[in-house]
Amino acid sequence: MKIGLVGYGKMGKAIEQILIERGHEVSKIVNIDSPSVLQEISPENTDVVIEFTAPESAFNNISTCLTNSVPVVSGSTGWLDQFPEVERIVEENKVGFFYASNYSLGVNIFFKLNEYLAKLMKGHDYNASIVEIHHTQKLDAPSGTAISLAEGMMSQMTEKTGWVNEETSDVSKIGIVSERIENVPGTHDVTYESEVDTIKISHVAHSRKGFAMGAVLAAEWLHGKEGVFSMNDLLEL
Ligand SMILES: NC(=O)C1=CN([C@@H]2O[C@H](COP(=O)(O)OP(=O)(O)OC[C@H]3O[C@@H](n4cnc5c(N)ncnc54)[C@H](OP(=O)(O)O)[C@@H]3O)[C@@H](O)[C@H]2O)C=CC1
Ligand SMILES: O=C(O)C1=N[C@H](C(=O)O)C[C@H](O)C1
Repeated sequence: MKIGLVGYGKMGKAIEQILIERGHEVSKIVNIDSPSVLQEISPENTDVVIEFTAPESAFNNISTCLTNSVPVVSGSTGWLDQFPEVERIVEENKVGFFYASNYSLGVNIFFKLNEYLAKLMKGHDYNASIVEIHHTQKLDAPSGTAISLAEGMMSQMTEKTGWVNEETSDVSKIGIVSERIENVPGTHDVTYESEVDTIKISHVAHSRKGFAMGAVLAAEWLHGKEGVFSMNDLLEL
């Protein structure tokens, strides 16, 4: 397939390596210093765009490609307040859009484990919290994955009415603590704490390879489809 890369940082480069290994052609590369290339991307030269940039640029990148009828796989975090507008653009242009806060298979298994554990914990007297640890260049907090974990917990535990990006003793809220440490690709812990014990589940990414592979699989899967899709559509978990 002919795949365009929008964002050529840590993820863009990891994705390029997987694309080459899997025999794809990188049709266009758009980075912050070459924004005009974005307008050159069209269905004639590109089958699918993979977009990993930054919270403030993701929506413009995604909407530009979709409006030009080019399907998009996006992994950028920190922009999801604009997701409904993307859904509208997808509908209007009859094009494909794939989004995941985390593309790794392991994290998507972890999401299911998290929901199952939350279902068991419903109604019991435990304080629920999340710790996410990432590299110091990360622009957004909390991580998109931590927000997805909190949403998964809230979907099972009606007593949890929201999350806050700090430690909290308010048992109706999930406290998400964000730590930034040099070179950490992504660690997420979900903890339930009572006076008598602690239950904890963790996912530790060893590199960016799992995220990159998932994004490439999503691009291969999205080709030729119309609508808004997520990892639940791609993976049979
Ligand atoms: N869903 C998932 O599985 C994962 C998601 N992510 C998310 O992906 C995003 C990118 O992560 P990462 O690659 O580590 O970040 P990097 O900062 O390493 O890379 C982002 C790249 O995008 C470039 N960029 C910024 N604005 C624009 C723009 N308007 N047009 C084109 N390029 C632009 C940056 O340029 P410059 O450096 O010059 O600013 C940089 O090269 C983040 O939001 C992160 O949270 C990351 C890993 C996995
Ligand atoms: O910025 C990162 O690096 C990552 N971002 C995603 C997130 O915000 O959850 C996914 C992964 O944790 C790495």
